[in-house]
Amino acid sequence: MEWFNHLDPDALLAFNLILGISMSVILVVTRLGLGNAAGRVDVWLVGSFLLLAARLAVPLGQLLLPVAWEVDTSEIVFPLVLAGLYWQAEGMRVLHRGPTRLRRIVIVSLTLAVVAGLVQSRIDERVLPALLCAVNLLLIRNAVLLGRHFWGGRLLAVAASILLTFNVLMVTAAGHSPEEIGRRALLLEMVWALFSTAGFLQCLYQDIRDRLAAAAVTDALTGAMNRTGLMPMLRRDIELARRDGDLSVVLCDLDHFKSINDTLGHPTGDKVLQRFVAKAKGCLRASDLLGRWGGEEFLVVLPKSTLAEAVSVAERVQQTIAECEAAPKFTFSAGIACASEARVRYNLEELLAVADERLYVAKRTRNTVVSTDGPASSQRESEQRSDEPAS
Ligand SMILES: Nc1nc2c(ncn2[C@@H]2O[C@H](COP(=O)(O)OP(=O)(O)OP(=O)(O)O)[C@@H](O)[C@H]2O)c(=O)[nH]1
Repeated sequence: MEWFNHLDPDALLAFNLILGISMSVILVVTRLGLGNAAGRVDVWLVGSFLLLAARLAVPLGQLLLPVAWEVDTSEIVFPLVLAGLYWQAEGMRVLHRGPTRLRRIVIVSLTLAVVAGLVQSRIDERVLPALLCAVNLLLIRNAVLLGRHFWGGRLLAVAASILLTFNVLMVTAAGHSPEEIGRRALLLEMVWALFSTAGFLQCLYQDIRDRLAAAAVTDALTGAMNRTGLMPMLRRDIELARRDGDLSVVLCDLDHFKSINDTLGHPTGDKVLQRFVAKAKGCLRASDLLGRWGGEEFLVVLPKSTLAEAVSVAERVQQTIAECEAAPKFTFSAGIACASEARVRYNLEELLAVADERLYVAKRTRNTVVSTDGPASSQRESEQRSDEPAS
């Protein structure tokens, strides 16, 4: 490490500043580009600015403050570093758990900074590194939690562990000159600025990508899959059914839905759609799929299910909805088709066409389930079979 002791401290400081400023600029540009999702970066960004302020405190103090004032700006470096690292630890939490209470972060970071300011070189020189170690542990914990989903989190955990190792050495090792410790701290800050920004941005981008991918296949109103999400899974399930088993689909259409909208308003109509999805999901197995086919139409995919089993699932959903006390009351009709039927023969288009045909028949009477062809094909005629709108 002989080379290390010969590094020019001013050059090291200049590199450190350039790196800190560059990383902050990258984060600000990223934030500006995020639009609505910008809140996910803000807590981390505050942390980065506090760390940047810590880097700038001494050189700016020397540059701007008159010598006669005799203000030692190095006194605020540790409080700023502590507060900055704490905000960054919380920034990781925001990324993995969503919005958090800002008031708590402000109070804790202020307390940390004030304590650091007070104990600085007055009580015991080991108190500050010990405080840093505590914040470091929080950084590592949150980075490990992020690391379960994103590799950037693992990078953050490694960088935070390097920081921790250095701080532990500061607590335990004696005999290092302040210059030597200062140089190591500068080098370490550069490592942290580089790897923590890279790790955080990787987590952020992957998180946004995952959310966009999920949103593209999810119906925003009901949380059920949309047609785009359902089709590839249905295709996969039909291929599986061709090899080892059966598969049925239930195409459901809410009855008199337009009149619910017209008489009770669109928000009530929306609630009915949400209630249908919640009730139907409660009647399905984990391997079954439920998707919004469009408007007030939903498709239920039942792997390893025969026509008879699909009929009983559809009737169970009808019964569950009928027993629900919440207003407004509503019903639905369903057309059912099975992949192994002679007319279908594991053909996706045929399967959907047959289910649609049977739904059309069911809609003649409403609140009905149809699973076979023929003129009088309704299996279960509803007690509430009127053409009256739901109320
Ligand atoms: N509230 C709400 N309404 C929707 C949504 N999507 C489609 N609709 C409405 O659903 C209604 C569907 O009307 P129709 O196709 O006539 O169906 P219906 O009134 O149920 O008639 P039947 O199917 O014959 O019983 C239309 O008025 C659409 O505006 C939605 O997301 N929310």
